[in-house]
Amino acid sequence: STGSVSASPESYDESYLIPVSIGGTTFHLDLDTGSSDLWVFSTQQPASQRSGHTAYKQTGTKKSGYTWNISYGDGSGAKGDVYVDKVVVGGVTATSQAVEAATSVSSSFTSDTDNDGLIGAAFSSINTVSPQQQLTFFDNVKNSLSQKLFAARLRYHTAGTYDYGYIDSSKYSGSIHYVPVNTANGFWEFTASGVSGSSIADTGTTLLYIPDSNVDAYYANVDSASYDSSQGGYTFDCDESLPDWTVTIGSGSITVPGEYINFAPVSGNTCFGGIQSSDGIGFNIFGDIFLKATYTVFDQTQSSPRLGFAQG
Ligand SMILES: O=C([C@@H]1CCCNC1)N1CCCCC1
Repeated sequence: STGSVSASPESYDESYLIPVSIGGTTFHLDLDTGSSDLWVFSTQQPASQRSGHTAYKQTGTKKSGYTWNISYGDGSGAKGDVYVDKVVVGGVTATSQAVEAATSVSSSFTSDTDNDGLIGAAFSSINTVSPQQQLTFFDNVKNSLSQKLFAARLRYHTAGTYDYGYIDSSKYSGSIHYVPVNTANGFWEFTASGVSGSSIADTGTTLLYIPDSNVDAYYANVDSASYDSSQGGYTFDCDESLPDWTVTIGSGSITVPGEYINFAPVSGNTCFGGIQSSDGIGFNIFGDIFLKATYTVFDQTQSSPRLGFAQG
């Protein structure tokens, strides 16, 4: 089988949401290649905590005694219990998917009423369900796909797609360049030339986080830029045009247009940069600011997983 689903950006491309059918109800979820739990708001939460969200009514079969509890690097989190239900994404069906129903979520999830939960697409080795880890949606369907891969085409300030089981050559230019993936930490982890340390491809992270030295070198070419500790990153005058940022990954190079690196206004005519420091995170994170310049293939067609990058 193959399928394709729209990925619609929230304001300022903060995140990209896809429609997912669970037990016949449509939820709008953040497809997150940086985590591995499929969780949704549920009627088990206090009504005040789920106001404005589509909530799961536990239509599936309960996995008695199973729980989950996830904490994200941005300090947000959620927890709950587990059901098995039918999940459909872009016409691709998992007949028995572990659906993690929330009993509690942190305030940043409650306040984002566009988002009804996450569908993780990192490796199942970091799924948080206890006492038995559960498989991601991709792991459940990959054997039924024409090709064991999915591909992200996120776009700047407009809807993109996730393709399942096939590569859409109309969505990129040039060729796709592949690099090996280290799965030891459960992420789509790779090495980018000229960017020290390990990097992960994370559709669930908004910005592009790279080492201080690379960040300082980039903003040295932005006259109005400075590090603003009160904002927690580099800011600049919203009217200043920004340089492109180019990186070599394997045998290919990807250019992020400067326009994409103006993330959002933070106060008056001051804007927050889309490139920020990864120091202290433990990885570089190639999030949406980078991914929206690419067609990225999350590929398990071979004995070892690999990532493919092409210019979008
Ligand atoms: O929790 C996260 C992100 C948060 C945003 C959504 N994606 C997962 N991390 C990033 C990757 C390294 C570990 C921490």
